[in-house]
Amino acid sequence: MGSIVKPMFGNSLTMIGSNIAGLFFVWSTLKRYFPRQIQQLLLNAIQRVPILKKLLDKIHDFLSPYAHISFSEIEECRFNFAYAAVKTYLGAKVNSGVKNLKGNQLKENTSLDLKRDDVTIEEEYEGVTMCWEILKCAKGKKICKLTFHRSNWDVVTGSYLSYVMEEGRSIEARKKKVKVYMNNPSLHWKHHTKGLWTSVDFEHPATFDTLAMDIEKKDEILSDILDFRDGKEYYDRIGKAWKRGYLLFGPPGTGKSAMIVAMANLMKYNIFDLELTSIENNWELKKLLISTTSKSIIVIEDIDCSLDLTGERNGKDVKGDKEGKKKKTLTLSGLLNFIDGIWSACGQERIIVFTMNHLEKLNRALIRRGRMDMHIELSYCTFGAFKILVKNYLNLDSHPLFGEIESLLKETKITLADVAENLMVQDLQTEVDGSLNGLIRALEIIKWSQKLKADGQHNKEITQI
Ligand SMILES: Nc1ncnc2c1ncn2[C@@H]1O[C@H](COP(=O)(O)OP(=O)(O)OP(=O)(O)O)[C@@H](O)[C@H]1O
Ligand SMILES: [Mg+2]
Repeated sequence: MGSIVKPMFGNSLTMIGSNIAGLFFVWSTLKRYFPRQIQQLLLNAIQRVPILKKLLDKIHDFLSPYAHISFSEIEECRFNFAYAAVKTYLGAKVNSGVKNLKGNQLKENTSLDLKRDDVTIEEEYEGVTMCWEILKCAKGKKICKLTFHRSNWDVVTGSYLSYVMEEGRSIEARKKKVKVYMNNPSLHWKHHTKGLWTSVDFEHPATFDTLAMDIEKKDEILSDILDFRDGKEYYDRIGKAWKRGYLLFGPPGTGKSAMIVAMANLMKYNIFDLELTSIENNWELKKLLISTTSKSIIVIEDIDCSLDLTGERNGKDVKGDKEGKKKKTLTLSGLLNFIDGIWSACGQERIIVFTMNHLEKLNRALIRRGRMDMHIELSYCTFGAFKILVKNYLNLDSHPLFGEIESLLKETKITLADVAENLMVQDLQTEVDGSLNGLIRALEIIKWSQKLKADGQHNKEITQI
């Protein structure tokens, strides 16, 4: 976490003590006979001689009743997350007594973000004074340094630091901008894990509130995902990796992608949108998945269209080296091995979501329980789902045309995307009735075309007999 400078103690304490007493004697004699300017010159000269400076620092350290803990931005060539949490915590200490602040608005139409901009910050914690300094070292490396009285060692290491870290992390989580990552073709990969993914800020407003589906089903999914989010202790206790798989299936336009967006916005998890068609082999797949971070949702959309995943697990696999490296082969087996093996052993707090249109097309191995923990069917629009859509789009709780729409919805298969299309209006004052009537017409057309189709099918069957 941070590096701790502890006070120096040892057997040679008496010896050091007498040396220091000697030095003090010399220093007080010099002070008595030399004017202040000369004293300063002397001190500067000492500072310039490394060995004397070191000695002076050591004496200072020995005599000082204070201890320091430093949180460096970079530790062992890697970014130090403890530094980030401390920095966020200190930045958020904004109140009317603060004199130096900085304001950020990194995106248009977002609120102004005020942060404390002091290089020294002092605060009281359980009656103990904590002094923070934000320093910039050579090569621009930044450090947050805490100074406190040594007698408060237990308070600092016992609870204060955990409090700072937790506060910092929870502020970071609240302010976190969700990102969506897309995999690049291996052609663009640079060395190590660079260039595997391209990211953009994720700014989709869909949430579980705007998601239109039957309320009981929505609550079931919501509570499952919230249990997962808060389930660290549970997963630790049962010895299972803290991961969850959701399989979303249903016709196009029924809200599979909308649900992924709602999940990401709820959890504030980044999305890794894995495009299987641009992956050449199992080795590339493994590399991509390993480089995903925790607190993320890995999405494989339309899995039934992206790959031939219908074959037997080992049937269509390749002969080649163990990892399928350099072979043009991305297989069902590769995906399953990853989900069962490395996936469960590396990283935590990850969700994997598969979406597909036809559940029956998929190999059972891929969707057996344990791999995909929850199967969620998203189907055509019901009246319950319609009521959520109409509230979102037209701000309506009831309307005389609802009865007619309810009975038409029972007889037709219309996607939520199609219903939503009909409910999009410019002016809520004048266009509501028109849009509901438009929906009724659309439902009637679908109803008749479905009836004609069914009749045609029926006649065909009779002819065949
Ligand atoms: N359940 C829903 N709640 C709210 N809006 C929805 C819902 N389903 C669909 N929509 C609307 O329809 C649009 C298309 O839906 P979405 O992309 O989620 O469908 P999909 O099931 O992922 O389709 P596909 O199988 O083609 O990928 C959404 O942008 C949204 O406007
Ligand atoms: Mg989709």
